[in-house]
Amino acid sequence: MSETAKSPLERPRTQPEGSHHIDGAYVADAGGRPLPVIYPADGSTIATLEHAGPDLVEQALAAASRAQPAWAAMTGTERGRILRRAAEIIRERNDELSRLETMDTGKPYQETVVADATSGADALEYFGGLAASITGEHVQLGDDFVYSVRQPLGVCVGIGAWNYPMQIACWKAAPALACGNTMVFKPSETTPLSALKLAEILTEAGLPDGVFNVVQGDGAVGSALVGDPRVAKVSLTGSVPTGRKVYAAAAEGIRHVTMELGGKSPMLIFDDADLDDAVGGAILGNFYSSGQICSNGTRVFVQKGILPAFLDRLAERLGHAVIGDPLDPTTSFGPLVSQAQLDQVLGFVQAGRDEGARLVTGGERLDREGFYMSPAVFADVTDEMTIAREEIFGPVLSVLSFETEEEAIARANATPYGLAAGVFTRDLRRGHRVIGKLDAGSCFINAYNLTPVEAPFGGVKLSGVGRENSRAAIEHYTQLKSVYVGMGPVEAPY
Ligand SMILES: NC(=O)c1ccc[n+]([C@@H]2O[C@H](COP(=O)([O-])OP(=O)(O)OC[C@H]3O[C@@H](n4cnc5c(N)ncnc54)[C@H](O)[C@@H]3O)[C@@H](O)[C@H]2O)c1
Ligand SMILES: C[N+](C)(C)CCCC=O
Repeated sequence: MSETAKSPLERPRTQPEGSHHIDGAYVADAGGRPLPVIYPADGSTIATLEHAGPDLVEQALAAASRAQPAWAAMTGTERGRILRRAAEIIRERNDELSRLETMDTGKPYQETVVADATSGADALEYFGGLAASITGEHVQLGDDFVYSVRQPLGVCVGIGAWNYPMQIACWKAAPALACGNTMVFKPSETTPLSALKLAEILTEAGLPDGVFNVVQGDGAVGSALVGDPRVAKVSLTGSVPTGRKVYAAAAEGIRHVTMELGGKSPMLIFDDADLDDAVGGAILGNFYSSGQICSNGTRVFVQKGILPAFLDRLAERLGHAVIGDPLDPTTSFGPLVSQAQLDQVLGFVQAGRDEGARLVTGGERLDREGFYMSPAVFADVTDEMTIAREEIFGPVLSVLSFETEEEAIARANATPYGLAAGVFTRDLRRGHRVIGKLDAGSCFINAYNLTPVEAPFGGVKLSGVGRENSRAAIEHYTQLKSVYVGMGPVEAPY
């Protein structure tokens, strides 16, 4: 692994005009508990916001409730035009937004410039394009007929995780707004900055006040939003423990939910796989964003015949990772998001060692400021080890070996999670056969972690409920009203 030397990009302004964005404007909450924002590359405080108090939560929910009927009454074409304009503005400002995302998350600019704001823009463009064609259907029943109307749900709450703040905000806001809902979005308290930019940009694009609001704060603020009777739907991206709480709270009010939760996804590499493709997939599925990706294929099952070559090539290619200042465009591996996350991941590395896995490379705390560790690869991992069972959410790849297809499928499915799965093989018949038997929502054959807006994204089992992206998301932000129209006399028995 090498360190970078190039001078970093200019730092963007990180202190927002106000902590929250409600009814089309930045708002401060002078009495709110301070919420410092830390730059993971050096531990410095780059902004200080406040957690929303009850008055602010009320202000945001009232704004979203007030704005919803008029927003839903606009045509889909009108709503879509605003979302598409917002997508254009995001693309125009991608460089600045990417630098901000890098400072908020610590992810290398090399990644954020292609995968964060641009992915958000894709969602706004895609759902903006769909907005005009969200329709019900007509069924003729003799002279009578039934028609259905696809209606918005009302006020939606979006709650985000810290790894893809802008992407998560857009993946929730775009379909919700396209369908005529309004939203109160609460970003993760760890990475609160870019959702505010999204609100600012949507307002600039012509979004009516109150349609998209951002309030900051921790789980207590999220909980206040989820429990409010005005809320029709909650979409959470977060961990399974949080998902359990939010799902239960939403159930009190029989609210709609989308749950995008954690995973421990398998990647199956067969002897006949293209070695470099498989190694590339394992790198993308374990070390991109310093391993902090929900869908990562962290259990890498490698067939015995290719195992030695796979480990050698993986270690060799990891040696080319450029660890350094994430604002340096040549950096390809940045810090973890926080000291707490770093401590947690290093704890898993220790557990791997203690339980007898072989550390092939990495796994060390780096001697520099910021929350850095080297990407870790464990070999000789067995199914019962902690590192093979629990979501680590950091740069730790576990290699498990296997002999037969049946064995690999059974072991891959032996997990309560089911977010993603990948297969690497040159035999496409095997690729489809195996992927068909894996219990996962988002699957890949000879690729990994590619999640275009056109593809449904989401998990099965503990990894979640519902889907984001694609046409499927429309179903999760609308409800059907059916209307039976009688065209003849009404016949009653008495
Ligand atoms: N499936 C996906 O699409 C996806 C994407 C990204 C991250 N994730 C998952 O997210 C996790 C990492 O993110 P995290 O550490 O921010 O997760 P987290 O569960 O700690 O927090 C997620 C969000 O929930 C909020 N929250 C916490 N308690 C709450 C409560 N009681 N009521 C309402 N809101 C509450 C937090 O403030 C935060 O905004 C990982 O498990 C990862 O797999 C899933
Ligand atoms: C688009 N990615 C990189 C697969 C991220 C999806 C969201 C999960 O963390």
